[in-house]
Amino acid sequence: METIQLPSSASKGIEPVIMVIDFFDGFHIGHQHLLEEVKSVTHERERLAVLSIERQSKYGEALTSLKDKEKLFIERGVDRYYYIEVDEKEDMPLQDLITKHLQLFKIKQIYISESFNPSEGGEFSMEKWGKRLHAPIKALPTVTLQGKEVDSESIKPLVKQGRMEAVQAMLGRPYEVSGVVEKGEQLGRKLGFPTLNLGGIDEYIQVKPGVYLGTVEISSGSWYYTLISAGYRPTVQGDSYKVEAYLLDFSGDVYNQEVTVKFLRHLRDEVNFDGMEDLVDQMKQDEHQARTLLGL
Ligand SMILES: Cc1cc2nc3c(=O)[nH]c(=O)nc-3n(C[C@H](O)[C@H](O)[C@H](O)COP(=O)(O)O)c2cc1C
Ligand SMILES: Nc1ncnc2c1ncn2[C@@H]1O[C@H](COP(=O)(O)OP(=O)(O)O)[C@@H](O)[C@H]1O
Repeated sequence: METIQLPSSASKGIEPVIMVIDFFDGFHIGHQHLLEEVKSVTHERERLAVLSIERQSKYGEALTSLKDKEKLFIERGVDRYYYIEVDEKEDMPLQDLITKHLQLFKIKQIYISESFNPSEGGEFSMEKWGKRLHAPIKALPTVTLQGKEVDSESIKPLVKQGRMEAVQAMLGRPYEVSGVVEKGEQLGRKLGFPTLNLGGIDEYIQVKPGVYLGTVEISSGSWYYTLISAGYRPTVQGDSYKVEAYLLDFSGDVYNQEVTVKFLRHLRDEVNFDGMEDLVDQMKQDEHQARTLLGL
């Protein structure tokens, strides 16, 4: 799969494509269903492309990073991942912006979700837009869970509330963040709980501060159960939001490695303990609870 930021000269003169347009934030079960439906009617000789609108103003609000989307699109057999970055300084309406970028393409068919409105709430005629783009547009029905439409904006508050089971139901997979392991104050090992610190995760929405049960992929295909601490670490006068992971039954140096942390379940809220002894006692209880839940 090729990833191409628009505008790009690579977009000129390519063969006819089937194009799916969306924000694709979270790549939830609605997005997955949309791509599956489109794939099922796409011939082998046709190129399947997605055009994803990346809202730069939403930094710290993303469910999935650009890299995550790349991985997920590859898994779904997408041939090209085009994206447009839109920030708060952009004053061109979204519909015009997309039209401007797509005018260079030979598009056979465009697919969107019924809930996708490029006029951002304003009046939107699919037929008129299709004429401007010289391509037919088809809107496919949205996916529902408990009768409610699944969309990124309803997943985000659940992440902020630590409701990881509900998040997982809507994403069709656990919520995950990927980053690079950074050096911290090296206190964890002294407490008997070394924790890898995830760096480069500012783009993601912050999960509710607390302790979670999860998994970590250390290297391709090698997974560990983990206790995740997400939050401000008030007991040690932490100054910023961090995501750290204490891996069960693991030892080794993973500094500077890229790792993916998956959140399975919220175990408890973050506590401001009076001292390190109370913190360590609680971490031991957290580990015991995790092992009991996992049958380890
Ligand atoms: C299972 C677990 C639970 C934790 N719970 C809390 C907590 O409730 N409050 C808190 O301030 N820090 C908590 N922490 C974060 C620790 O304070 C932090 O891991 C420790 O200070 C080591 O930091 P370092 O890895 O940067 O050296 C927790 C960490 C783990 C692994
Ligand atoms: N079970 C484990 N879980 C997490 N990290 C571990 C584990 N065993 C060894 N490590 C290593 O130790 C580091 C964390 O130790 P820690 O004392 O908390 O230092 P830091 O403050 O730099 O994160 C990790 O980055 C990793 O390289």
